[in-house]
Amino acid sequence: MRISLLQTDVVAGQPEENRKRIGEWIKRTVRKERPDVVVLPEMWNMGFLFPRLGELADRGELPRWLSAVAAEHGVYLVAGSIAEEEAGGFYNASYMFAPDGRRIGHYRKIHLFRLLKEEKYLKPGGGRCLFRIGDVTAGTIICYDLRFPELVRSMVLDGMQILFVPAGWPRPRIRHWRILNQARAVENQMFVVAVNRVGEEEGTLYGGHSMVVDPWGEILAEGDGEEAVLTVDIDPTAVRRVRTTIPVFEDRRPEMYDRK
Ligand SMILES: O=C(O)CCC(=O)C(=O)O
Repeated sequence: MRISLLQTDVVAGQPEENRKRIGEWIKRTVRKERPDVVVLPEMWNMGFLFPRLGELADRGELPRWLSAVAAEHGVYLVAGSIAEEEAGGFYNASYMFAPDGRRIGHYRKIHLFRLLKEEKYLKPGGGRCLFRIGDVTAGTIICYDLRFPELVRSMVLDGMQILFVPAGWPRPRIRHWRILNQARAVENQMFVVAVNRVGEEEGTLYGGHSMVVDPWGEILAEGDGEEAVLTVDIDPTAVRRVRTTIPVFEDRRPEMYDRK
């Protein structure tokens, strides 16, 4: 499975401009790299200008456009996240599409990031998101969700073999980002495909270092702090091999530590 990660900047407050840019990035990437899956970063339609959500959030147009883009290029699209409005509420939301344009997933960020005051402007999502890429089970979380191993473990227990993590993770905490992506991959013996934006917005620098980590914890590719496309071929059967070598999932003793 060939995956391309689009580590892009975002033009704050310019949804039309971002849509044009992302459309071009996808077209160029598909032509050059021939990926099966294309992955985008967090809140790529408007950045983090939460006070302007009423004016800038999407109202159903972008999922239609993304579906058409997936179908036009014949790729799976893990479309990072966008700000969307529904019934007067705003969400940090991710969409997944199959190569025929079918919507195969929709996720709204569960853990809102208080350091950015997300909880003042957004509503949290009410469910997890697992979807299929061919015969592989994948799942998506968004950015800060990465700090919650319980969420990821519960998805793995439901079959997840590849975790996608679109993010807008600031540069000062990029050490956490690198550690957490590797930890989630090693402890769950699965692939982590993590795409972080770059650039500066309102004085915050976003750190890039998008990465693909395999089930043994090897970093198969890693970006730096600049815009870039990372393309990686992964072999999903590695999940089974690693789980046979160290049978963590057979050795779990949830009765000793599971709690509400
Ligand atoms: O957890 C972090 O340090 C970064 C999280 C974040 O920036 C976000 O969820 O938007």
